[in-house]
Amino acid sequence: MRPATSPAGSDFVVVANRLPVNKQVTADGTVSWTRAPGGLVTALAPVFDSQPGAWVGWTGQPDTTDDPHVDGIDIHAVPLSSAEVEDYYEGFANSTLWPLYHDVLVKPVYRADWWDTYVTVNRRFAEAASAAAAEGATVWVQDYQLQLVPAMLRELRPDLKIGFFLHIPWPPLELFNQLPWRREILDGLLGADLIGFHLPGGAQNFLALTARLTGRPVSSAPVGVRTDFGTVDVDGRTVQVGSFPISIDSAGVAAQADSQAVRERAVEIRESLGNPKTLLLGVDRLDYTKGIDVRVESLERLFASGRLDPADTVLVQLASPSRENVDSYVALRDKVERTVAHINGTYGTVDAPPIRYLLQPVPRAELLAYFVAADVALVTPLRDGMNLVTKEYIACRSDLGGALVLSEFTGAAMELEAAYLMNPYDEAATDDAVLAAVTDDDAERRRRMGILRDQVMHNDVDQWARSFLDTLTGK
Ligand SMILES: O=P(O)(O)OC[C@H]1O[C@H](O[C@H]2O[C@H](CO)[C@@H](O)[C@H](O)[C@H]2O)[C@H](O)[C@@H](O)[C@@H]1O
Ligand SMILES: Cc1cn([C@@H]2O[C@H](COP(=O)(O)OP(=O)(O)O)[C@@H](O)[C@H]2O)c(=O)[nH]c1=O
Repeated sequence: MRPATSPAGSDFVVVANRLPVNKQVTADGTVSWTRAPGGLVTALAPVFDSQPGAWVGWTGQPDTTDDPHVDGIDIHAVPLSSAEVEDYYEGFANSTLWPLYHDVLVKPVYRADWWDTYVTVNRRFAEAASAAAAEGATVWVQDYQLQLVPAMLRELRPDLKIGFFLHIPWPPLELFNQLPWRREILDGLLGADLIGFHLPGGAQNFLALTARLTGRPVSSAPVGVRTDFGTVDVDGRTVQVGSFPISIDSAGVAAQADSQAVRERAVEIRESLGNPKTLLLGVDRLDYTKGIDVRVESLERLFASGRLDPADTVLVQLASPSRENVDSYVALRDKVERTVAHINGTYGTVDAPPIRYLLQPVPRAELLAYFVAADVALVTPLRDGMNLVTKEYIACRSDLGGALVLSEFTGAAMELEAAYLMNPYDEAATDDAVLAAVTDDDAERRRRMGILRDQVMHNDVDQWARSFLDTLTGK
């Protein structure tokens, strides 16, 4: 039933844990809001430009009743208390689901009180989405924080077209089965008309699990990329299941990277680092899935064995603080910082440490300058749904300079086979891949970057959003 307070509503509604807004407060206390330039907003900008659109999400601040307004998007803030942030976001989302879906890299914590809050918060998001949506609207629910929303929303509003996209890996049966609320999660997702994953493997895992745990009729043919969708029959309703690898605003990133300001800043960055022969770069949220430890430990082995010279090699590791109240993130920070200090202490000099480590979010333009400056990007996750940093690095290299070391355990590796692919669990193979990326001749590095660039420039985020929404709406 539609809530009595519902306005006419929007024809297109995005539901995500976070709102795409930044808050600014001036010295006199005046508050203003701007659109945050994240990947999803960029992807959906054309959709929002062509029809009224709403976005349902949390401001990122607990215990506020902030009501943000930005141009072009009807913002619906979902308030969360500090206790809910602890149990729903830091607890069930990031201490249960995140590690479970990322190969149990740390032990997931299963707590019934966290689950109860996850249910409560998902219901609040579903009610807010229901209130925001016009009759027959298309609603697109995002990610693992909101897996119960599709079924809750269908119950409230059977008139809606509901899509769900998972941005992180979908786990194999053996791992998903650990979850005490596995059946509830599947039933929540099956409220959608279309469930999207980055990779065909994720979609297929989901179909196999659904058949096994729900006994519902499920298609058996292989799922393709943006084609050959799987199906689940849910009491006569067909749920489609597909693979839609996300990407970036490739042309926009490339144009910004080619600007004079970014090029000049890239030169400045290299100069400020003493113009090293080789500049290696890592850019990540400080997350145990990202394999920051994998790359710094590899560097240490390469220095120790003399295969790389610390006197003419610099690694810049830009690490954005993330989920800082979650124990496993505190432990990772400790580990990374000890290793960096050890390597700098052992292989550096007082004025030239080989690793420059920054624990701060870096603004976009500055990030692109680092991408332009770097000889090699090290993307070494133990597990990652896609990894957009990879695609941004490639889009920035219109000069066909640079080289990409890429973990096979990222979603991006499926599309970017011309990278220096490596298994982050194999120390020798990791070291060899890093060394090859540094020492291969220019012709080989350019050949690889040319192939990578073709892929990224031809498969952008607009294609991702369009293909998902066209499939959902049957266009
Ligand atoms: O909101 P946070 O807790 O600060 O975390 C940031 C986002 O991290 C995750 O990103 C994933 O989505 C990317 C785009 O599809 C993908 O490239 C990457 O591999 C994933 O890790 C998370 O899924 C988002 O919900 C978070 O907002
Ligand atoms: C460290 C850092 C990153 N960014 C931007 O954030 C995203 C990260 O996306 P990705 O898919 O690689 O991984 P997660 O979603 O974090 O799991 C990418 O667009 C980066 O450019 C940033 O703007 N500033 C930073 O400091």
